[in-house]
Amino acid sequence: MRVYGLQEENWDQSALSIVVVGASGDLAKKKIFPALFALYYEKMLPKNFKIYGYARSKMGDEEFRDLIASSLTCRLTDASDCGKKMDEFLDRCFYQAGQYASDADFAALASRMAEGEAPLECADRLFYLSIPPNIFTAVAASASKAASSKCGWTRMIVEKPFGRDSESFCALSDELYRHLREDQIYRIDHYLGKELIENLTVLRFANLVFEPLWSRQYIRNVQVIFSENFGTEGRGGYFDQYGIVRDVIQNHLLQILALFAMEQPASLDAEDIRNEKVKVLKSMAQVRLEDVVVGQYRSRTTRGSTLPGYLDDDTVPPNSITPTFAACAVFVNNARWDGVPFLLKAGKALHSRVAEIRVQFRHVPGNLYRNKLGLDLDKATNELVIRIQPNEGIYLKVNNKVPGLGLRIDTTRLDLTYKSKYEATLPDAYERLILDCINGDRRLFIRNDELEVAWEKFTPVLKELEERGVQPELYPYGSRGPVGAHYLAAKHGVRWGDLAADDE
Ligand SMILES: NC(=O)C1=CN([C@@H]2O[C@H](COP(=O)(O)OP(=O)(O)OC[C@H]3O[C@@H](n4cnc5c(N)ncnc54)[C@H](OP(=O)(O)O)[C@@H]3O)[C@@H](O)[C@H]2O)C=CC1
Ligand SMILES: O=C1O[C@H](COP(=O)(O)O)[C@@H](O)[C@H](O)[C@H]1O
Repeated sequence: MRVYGLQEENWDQSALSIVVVGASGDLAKKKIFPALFALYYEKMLPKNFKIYGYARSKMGDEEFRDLIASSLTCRLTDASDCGKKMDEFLDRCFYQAGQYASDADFAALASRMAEGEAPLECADRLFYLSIPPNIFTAVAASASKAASSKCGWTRMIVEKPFGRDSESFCALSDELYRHLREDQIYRIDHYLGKELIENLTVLRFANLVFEPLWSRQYIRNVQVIFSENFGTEGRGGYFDQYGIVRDVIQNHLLQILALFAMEQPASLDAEDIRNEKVKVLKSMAQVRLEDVVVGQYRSRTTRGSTLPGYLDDDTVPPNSITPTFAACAVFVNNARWDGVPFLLKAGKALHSRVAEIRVQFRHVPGNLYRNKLGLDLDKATNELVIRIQPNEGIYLKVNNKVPGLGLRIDTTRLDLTYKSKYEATLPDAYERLILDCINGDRRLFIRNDELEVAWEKFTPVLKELEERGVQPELYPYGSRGPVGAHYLAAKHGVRWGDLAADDE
């Protein structure tokens, strides 16, 4: 495995062509090109790299460069040479218009790539499929047939959604396997590229203090929470076909759960880690309808301005009952986690933008300080919070004597806030994942069988929600979500940690 950026002596030996398919789209502009530029800036790309945008829209190289340039930023504040670096980067970007299902158009792209790769004959080729899912397989077919590398590797990063249920997932997967081998497919879940998620296994397995507590014996419940303070603005057409369970819970939050709950892998090898994730997902019970609450945001007028409801989005069908909020309780039926509720919650147009894991520990048995801790012991139990974003950090709520002559106890935090501890700017998830793909490191990409199990757990309840036409509970834009989520938590003896008065 070559490691670009880290072993500079390898830089001259091969060319790398990166093709962004769907280059005219939102994700490419917002995330992929900025990530590629950041990698270039940080000298993580090989010397002989070129980038090719591919989509149906007609434009020339210069127009394409202008399009990309508007979204490139200099992450580093002391980046005085950033403008120069941007120009150098843009000089390596080219655009090829073509149809997605056309072998001839991909062959034309391949000729262009060969020119860019010359005089080196051997080039690696990475295709990033940043396109709607209905054209994934057409692109995989044509690109692999007409534009694969002849003597280097060819890899494809495939974006979610990977189907919308078990059936469509299997069809997509079979179709991809007709054109690509598993080792060529990099299924991306960008949450796995986030700093705090990569740190989750370090926290668990490189510290003695956490792992012994990591089980039903000490943990009362685990909460994985995702909230956004904006609606589907601009993505309503896509979103309405999927809804929040498929968009966020079945993939991002379930992946976090798997990393959180898995057993220690035999090594840091990608297959060992993914084997453990699959095992824990297999131990999970199917999600039950009675353990799910769904909601949809409605408009809200505040201080004279109106925030639009989900149904006000022109791209959303009138009367849609697609959930923009969902909470569910899931259970991992193995020796470590038997009976511990894992609560997953995700919503759009809520009061804040946060993603975090909350681990609520059990009460201290026979607590000597019980009468000093107030009537509500739940509030005084230890809670470990892994804040994925924003303001990344880890903190542990502990009970502590308030300094002074009396004996007063309060709950305070052992706090590792990244921005106070580390100077470095955190890399964007897409930077890490694209670099890993170039390096052939598959640890943070999802294996086919992980998805197969993930869909098995969610497909029946998704079907039930749809077949019964379950009406989502309406919640106002910018609120804390439907009340039903509190009832669901209470049913499992849980209180949402993010909604506690002392935990803004
Ligand atoms: N945007 C985001 O924040 C996120 C997106 N994703 C996933 O990434 C992928 C790309 O997302 P995004 O950039 O938002 O998608 P877009 O809708 O912007 O589509 C990307 C490009 O694909 C082409 N395209 C769009 N619709 C069709 C169609 N029906 N048939 C053929 N071509 C079409 C267009 O290019 P042209 O017309 O020039 O060919 C478009 O510029 C999707 O799979 C999405 O689910 C995942 C996470 C977040
Ligand atoms: O995959 C998706 O993620 C984004 C949220 O990503 P983040 O990195 O900004 O937290 C979400 O808005 C989108 O609906 C979903 O498709």
